[in-house]
This record gives sequence, structure tokens and C-alpha cells, in this order.
Amino acid sequence: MSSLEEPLGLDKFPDMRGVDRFRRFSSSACRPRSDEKEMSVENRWSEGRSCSSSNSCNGEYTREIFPRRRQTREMFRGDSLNTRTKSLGRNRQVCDLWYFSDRQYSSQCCEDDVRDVKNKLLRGIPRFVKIVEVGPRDGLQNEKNIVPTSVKIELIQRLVSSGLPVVEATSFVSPKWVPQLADAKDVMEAIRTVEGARFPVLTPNLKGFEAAVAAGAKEVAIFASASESFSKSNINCSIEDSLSCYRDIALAAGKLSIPVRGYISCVVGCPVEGVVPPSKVAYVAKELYDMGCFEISLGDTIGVGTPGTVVPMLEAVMGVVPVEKLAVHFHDTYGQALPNILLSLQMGISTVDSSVSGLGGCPYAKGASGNVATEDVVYMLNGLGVKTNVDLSKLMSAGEFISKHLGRPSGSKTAIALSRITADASKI
Ligand SMILES: CC(C)(COP(=O)([O-])OP(=O)([O-])OC[C@H]1O[C@@H](n2cnc3c(N)ncnc32)[C@H](O)[C@@H]1OP(=O)([O-])[O-])[C@@H](O)C(=O)NCCC(=O)NCCSC(=O)C[C@@](C)(O)CC(=O)[O-]
Repeated sequence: MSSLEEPLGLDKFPDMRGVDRFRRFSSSACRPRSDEKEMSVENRWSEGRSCSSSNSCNGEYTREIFPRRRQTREMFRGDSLNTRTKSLGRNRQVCDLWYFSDRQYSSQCCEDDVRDVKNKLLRGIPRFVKIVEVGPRDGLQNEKNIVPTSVKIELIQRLVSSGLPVVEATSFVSPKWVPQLADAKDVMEAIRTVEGARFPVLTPNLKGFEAAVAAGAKEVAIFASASESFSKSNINCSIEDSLSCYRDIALAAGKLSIPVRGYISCVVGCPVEGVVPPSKVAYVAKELYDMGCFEISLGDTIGVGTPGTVVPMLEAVMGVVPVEKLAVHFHDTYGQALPNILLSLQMGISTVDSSVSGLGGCPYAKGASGNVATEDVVYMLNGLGVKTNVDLSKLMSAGEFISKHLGRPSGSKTAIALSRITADASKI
């Protein structure tokens, strides 16, 4: 068993005093059963729906349950999925009703307390999050069967029409290393006239950079690693050699006014080396920032990070690079991507990478699963009232399109759940 199969230490977990607020609120609004009195805070928190049989709850229960049913019916009466997803995600009143009816709280006493809790837990969260869609690149680079160029182009077009502001289109890497993206030139040629989004491409060296520019790329990304072993297996050179090569790209890009994004892989753990120290990530981040990268995306390539390990890593990086220049890039191997994103937002980060339908993985990181699904990120952000300008229903249709082509179900829980709602609604 590798050390990364166990979640790493939680000693740096952020201030969770707000959780205690929930507990106090819970006990005053709904008296616990006698057998609940001995429960620990954690148990009560995780079993927050356990007081349904308490008589003291009944009055509030009946008052709350009806609006919930009415709202549910109204949602299903809406005539398009778009209406429903909008109301699911954006109508906070509906979400709050669901939330509190489950816990049988009085709506009267709720409002102030909810505001209080929200202020405490969600204070640092940005109002707008820029989503960088990496599906066509990070997603498709890992597919066993090579996806036809025409499918890639249609996928990109659909993603753009959903409102995504940045769609990473492809990579100008060696076709011997990543044959899945050998059609980079053709993809770029076909999307030359597509408007409404930026289309960065990965460039590992000057050769790739020059080919990207010749193909019409207006933005490029370079990709270093915080792990020496991963650097070697991914781009066949040491971290220092890669940084020196990237300085050349940054210089050449600067001359052409082409913005350069910097990636760092393995920011929490490496498939070979195990735990990666935050100081190593901070070092590479500072180097990329100093060479002129306008944004630095922190990649948990194998998805082993938890909020407990992501906090110290972000703290270290934020010590050397301004938070507004940072993005997070979580793979969802252990189901930790959404909590890690939420935590990153709480720490002030407002750019999130994700991949439609949770496509992806890295060909040089065995066992790494796809990126967090864009649909799931948008759904969570909608629920938080954070704007993205992404139309969830159009995004889901882009996800359906590529999943159908790949012949497997979407990797997005949101897409699966919402498509079930459509199916169920059609039976009503
Ligand atoms: C870096 C290299 C090129 C070194 O590869 P190398 O074999 O060491 O390079 P080389 O300089 O010895 O060249 C070997 C051959 O490749 C050619 N070549 C050389 N460069 C290029 C190029 N740009 N485009 C096209 N061809 C190229 C070159 O011309 C030569 O061709 P030959 O003479 O044998 O016919 C190779 O290792 C490579 O392409 N690696 C890319 C790996 C990759 O794309 N990995 C996935 C992306 S990173 C990632 O997914 C992580 C990230 C960003 O998503 C963040 C996260 O998830 O955490």
C-alpha cells in the first residue's frame, strides 16, 4: 500500500467554528431524542437528519414540508431542463427550503442564523469564478481510442456555446508521446473562426510553441512539475531543465504578446515519490510567475489531495504568487475535488480548471482518473450563488455528446442526476 492511499494529515484544517454554529442551531430548533444526547458533535453533524420522530419538531415539519412539495411540483412543471437546472442551481430559496425542511428548522428563526453561518463559512468566496475547460486537451489526451478530429471540433464548439470563457483546445507535444493529440494543427485550423472563448494550447518546448503559433494559437500553456520523477516521465527532463526551456518559450511568447499560462503537476502527491512538499510547489510557482506566466494552475495530477493537504500547499504558494494569479486543477480520483475546490475558493482563488463529463487523466500518471467534471463544478457554484456565465443545460448537452461518442456514461454526478430528473419527469 502506498502512503498516498491514506488521506494525509488534517492538522491544518481551516477554522471550522461555523460547524459548531450548526450544532447549536440544531439543538435549539429541534430538541434531540434522549439517545441523541450522547452523540458526538461529529456524529450529530453527519447524521443531521436524525430527529424526524421527535414530537417537538412536528409543528415546524408540517409547515416546511408543504412548501417543499409545492416547489418540487413547480420545478417539474417547468417546460425545459434549462428552467429546472436554473431553478435548482440559482433559486436559493428553493435550495434553502429543501435544506431546512430536511432538518425541520423553523424558517422564522432561520434567516438570521443562515446569514450568520453563510458569512462565517462563505465569506471569502468570490462572486465570479472563471472556469477553464480542459476536456478537449486533458480529457482526450488519455483516451485509449483516438477521437476523430471532427468530434473534437464539435465538442469545442458546444463547450464554447455553453458560455465557457476558456477552452483548452489541444497540445503541440510530440505525437510519439501523445498520439491522441497528433491532430493539433487541424483542430486549431478548424476553430480559428470560433468566437466567444480563448483557446490555449500546451507547448512543451520551442518546437511546440512555434508550431502552435503557426497554427494560429493566441495563448499557450507550459507545464512543469513539482516532482522530479514526474517531470522525467512526463516531459523527459528534470525540473530545472524544463524551467530553462520554459523561460525560452516565455521570452518568445512575450515578443509576440502571447499570454503564457503555467501549470504545475503533482502539487500534493506524485505517483512515484509520494508526498510532495509544499515548498517545492511554491518554488516552481515562483519560477513560473517570475518568467511571466499570467496565471499558474496548480494540478493535483493524481487526485490524492484532501482539504488537509491542499491548505498548506496553497498557503505556501500564496506566499510567493498573488492569489489572483492562481488557478486550481483537481483530478477526482478519490472524490476530493469538490471539497478541495470549495476550500480553494474560501482561500480566495477564483479560477478553476475542470473537464466536461469528468474526462481525462494523465497518460504519465498511472491510475489518475479524470478531472473534476465541469457540470459538477457549475452545479456547486450555482448553489453557492457564484456566477460563471455557463449554461448548465448546454454544458450537459456537450457532455452527452462526448460521452455518447466515447460509449460510456458521463463521469459527472450532476449530469447523471439531472438527466434522471428529465427521465423521471417524463413519467409524471
Ligand atoms: C517534451 C517532449 C517533446 C520531449 O520528448 P523527447 O523525446 O525527449 O524529445 P526530443 O527533443 O528528443 O525529440 C524526440 C522527437 O519528438 C519530436 N518533438 C519534440 N518536441 C516536439 C513537439 N513539441 N511537437 C512535435 N514533435 C516534437 C522531435 O522532433 C523528435 O522527432 P524525431 O526526430 O524523433 O522524428 C515529450 O516528452 C512530450 O511531448 N511530452 C508531452 C507529454 C504530455 O503531453 N503529457 C500530458 C500533459 S501534462 C498533464 O497532463 C498535466 C497537467 C498539465 O494536465 C496538469 C495536471 O493534471 O496536473
